[in-house]
Amino acid sequence: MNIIQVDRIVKEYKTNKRFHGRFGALKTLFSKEYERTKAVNDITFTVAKGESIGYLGPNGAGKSTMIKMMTGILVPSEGNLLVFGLNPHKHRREISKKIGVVFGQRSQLWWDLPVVDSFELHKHIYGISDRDYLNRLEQFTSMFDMAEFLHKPVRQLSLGQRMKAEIALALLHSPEILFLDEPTIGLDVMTKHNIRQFLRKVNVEMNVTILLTTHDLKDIEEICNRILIVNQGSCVFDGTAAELKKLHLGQCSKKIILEFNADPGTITLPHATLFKDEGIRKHFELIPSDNGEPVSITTVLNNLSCVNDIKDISIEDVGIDEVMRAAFVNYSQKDQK
Ligand SMILES: Nc1ncnc2c1ncn2[C@@H]1O[C@H](COP(=O)(O)OP(=O)(O)OP(=O)(O)O)[C@@H](O)[C@H]1O
Repeated sequence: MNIIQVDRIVKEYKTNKRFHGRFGALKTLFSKEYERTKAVNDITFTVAKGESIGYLGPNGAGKSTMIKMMTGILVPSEGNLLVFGLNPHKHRREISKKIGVVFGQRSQLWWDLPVVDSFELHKHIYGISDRDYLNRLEQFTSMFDMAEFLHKPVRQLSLGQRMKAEIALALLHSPEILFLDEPTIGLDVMTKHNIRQFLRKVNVEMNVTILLTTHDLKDIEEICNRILIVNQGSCVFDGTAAELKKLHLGQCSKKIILEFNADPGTITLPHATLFKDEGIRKHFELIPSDNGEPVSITTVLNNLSCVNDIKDISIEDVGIDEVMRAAFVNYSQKDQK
């Protein structure tokens, strides 16, 4: 069952034209000239209950704008957008009971109050029963190790503690969809890991549909089972990480990193392409053989005898970072044509 339907959505921002130079500020203030930015351009997709979707794209691709439209904060300029069959802007009140929203760069907690006071306020606004509230508070406190900061004012929390509290708050009323805009931005490795594990549980065990934007591809690997990529406002990919990998890197699934004592200059390796050259460290991706099958590592290692002065060799799986890099290169090349 589709709980979100995004059909040919366009969002255009209209801003006052800015003038520079002498009296530029005054001219900007009184001018009636406008500039238009198409942040979202003809995007269509649906989301089914229980999915966990990574909404990706370069800076300025229109990700936050899309989240703001789906949560009813912004109104689309064109197209049809339904969340639980309702227009999210017109029915913000009904929709807000079924969704939770976390903006990595903006807080929904009361800055000067202890965390638990924001939770209490949320309980009253959303009409959560005492029993449900206490159960969920206990569950999130233990899952997120929140006991040590539950009674501290929000302004005294670390970024990681605040983000945990933000996510717990967004889930207190037991929403069916959780929207997260860059939830792991600026967090340390352990906190990121903790938050990803928590979100995975929320998706799998609590059956909460997740749609998140991120620039950290580990979030995608650990939380999401579907990827949507937007570029310059348009959707350019909708599928799984494995499909994205196949589309942009073929069957290739391994990379070889050769480390040298001194930079050997340009080197070629049979059955592999150089994708990153750091001088003394060269990164290769394996090219599939003619029948499309991946070349065996042994074949590649046998060919290394033609390369001298190797200090170290490592063989790694191609990660989502390489896949995305290849995808973005391909999409930007298509744009230039
Ligand atoms: N309130 C606004 N008024 C005018 N233009 C805006 C406004 N908000 C966003 N934009 C523009 O719309 C485009 C898309 O912005 P948006 O914030 O949705 O992108 P994003 O993909 O979330 O970017 P990032 O990854 O940097 O957060 C950008 O060109 C941005 O400058």
